Amino acid sequence: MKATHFGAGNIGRGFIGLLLHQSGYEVEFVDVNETVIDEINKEKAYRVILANEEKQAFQVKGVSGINSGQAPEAVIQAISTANLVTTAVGPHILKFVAPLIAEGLKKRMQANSQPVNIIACENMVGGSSELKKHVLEKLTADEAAWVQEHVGFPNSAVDRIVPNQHNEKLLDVLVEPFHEWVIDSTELKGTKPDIKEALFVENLQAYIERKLFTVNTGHAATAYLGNLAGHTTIADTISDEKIKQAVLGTLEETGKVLIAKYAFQADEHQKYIEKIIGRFANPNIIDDVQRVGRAPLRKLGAKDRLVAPALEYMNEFDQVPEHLVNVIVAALKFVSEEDQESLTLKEKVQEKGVGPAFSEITGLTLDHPLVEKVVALY
Ligand SMILES: NC(=O)c1ccc[n+]([C@@H]2O[C@H](COP(=O)([O-])OP(=O)(O)OC[C@H]3O[C@@H](n4cnc5c(N)ncnc54)[C@H](O)[C@@H]3O)[C@@H](O)[C@H]2O)c1
Ligand SMILES: O=P(O)(O)OC[C@@H](O)[C@@H](O)[C@H](O)[C@H](O)CO
Repeated sequence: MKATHFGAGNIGRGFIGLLLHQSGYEVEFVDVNETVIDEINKEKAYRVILANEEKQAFQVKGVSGINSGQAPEAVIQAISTANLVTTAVGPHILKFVAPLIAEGLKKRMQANSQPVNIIACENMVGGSSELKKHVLEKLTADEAAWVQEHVGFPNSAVDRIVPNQHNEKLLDVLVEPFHEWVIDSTELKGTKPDIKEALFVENLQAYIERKLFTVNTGHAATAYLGNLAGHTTIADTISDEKIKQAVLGTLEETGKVLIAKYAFQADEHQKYIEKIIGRFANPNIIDDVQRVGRAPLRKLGAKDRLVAPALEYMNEFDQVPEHLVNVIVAALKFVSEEDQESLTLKEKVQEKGVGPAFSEITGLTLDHPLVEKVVALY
């Protein structure tokens, strides 16, 4: 079995590549990073090391790489024969990988009628659906009809903290021990892919929202509040009791939304929150607030981890969620010289003022109560 995976970065190598290898797939990584692809083709293997006391290591063997910038034909060929296609490139990159995937499916249509599933493993609701939309835009009506019949785009939720890497060997990846990969079984085509430890569910929306609005909202809150307070890592920030209480307050607000929407048990959800706070505190991981806070324009989007639960909270409880507003304000103040989105955000706020900037980013009107509250606190 062969899997073609787009994005040989932290989660690509440290989670998806590992699980696919352990499930018997030969993994072919596609990336635009020449150094990483060259190293994959030279070493043909790498290690995933667990960030715990034991530092247990797993070998991922038999891997290969394709530089999509230099060898697009090889990517098209790979997709035409793959048994599974996955991505972990970042939500905004999906539209850039879609044209090659579309070309690969066109080639597949000529010679291979085996159904295939394409799974986007990104931190967003509906990642595979969005990728599908971009792919279909590149096809004629006949090609699109073939894809609708033979290609599944099941959405998924992936959870494993993989920080930026500082290992001796370029390809090695240090990852937290916890991991969860949940896949929407209702959108699969053909036989269910054999992926060890992946959970196939019919109610993915509940899983993805629980993950995004708890792990990622909590992570973003820790990063933005930590950054404002002068902390550099997530573990340091969460050991600051005042910030920990603010993060817990934020997760109480998103928890109320999730419990109301999906009827989760309140005590079970509380345990889920506590486990996540424990993951943030892992002393064996150095995770920069700069990584976790990256791309603040995306994270402030109306469907993302801060504004989406804030709006749902207001709809459900007719009140402004004070903790979420506080985190949104901290996000609006996030600046990192290495993060282009944060520099654009800074410029936007300076040029237009915080209200118009936030309104433009979220699509909310200037007189929306959330915008007014954010402006007042800012
Ligand atoms: N790191 C984590 O803890 C984590 C956990 C769960 C989900 N995610 C999600 O996984 C995705 C990737 O995150 P990451 O942390 O691995 O980031 P990363 O930057 O480490 O990896 C992204 C990779 O995609 C590659 N890439 C960029 N443009 C490309 C293109 N056009 N074609 C092919 N490859 C391209 C980059 O070169 C890089 O190697 C994001 O959506 C993120 O939200 C990350
Ligand atoms: O990847 P992002 O930028 O959407 O979010 C940053 C982190 O919160 C994220 O990468 C987490 O580490 C991950 O989602 C844990 O499963």
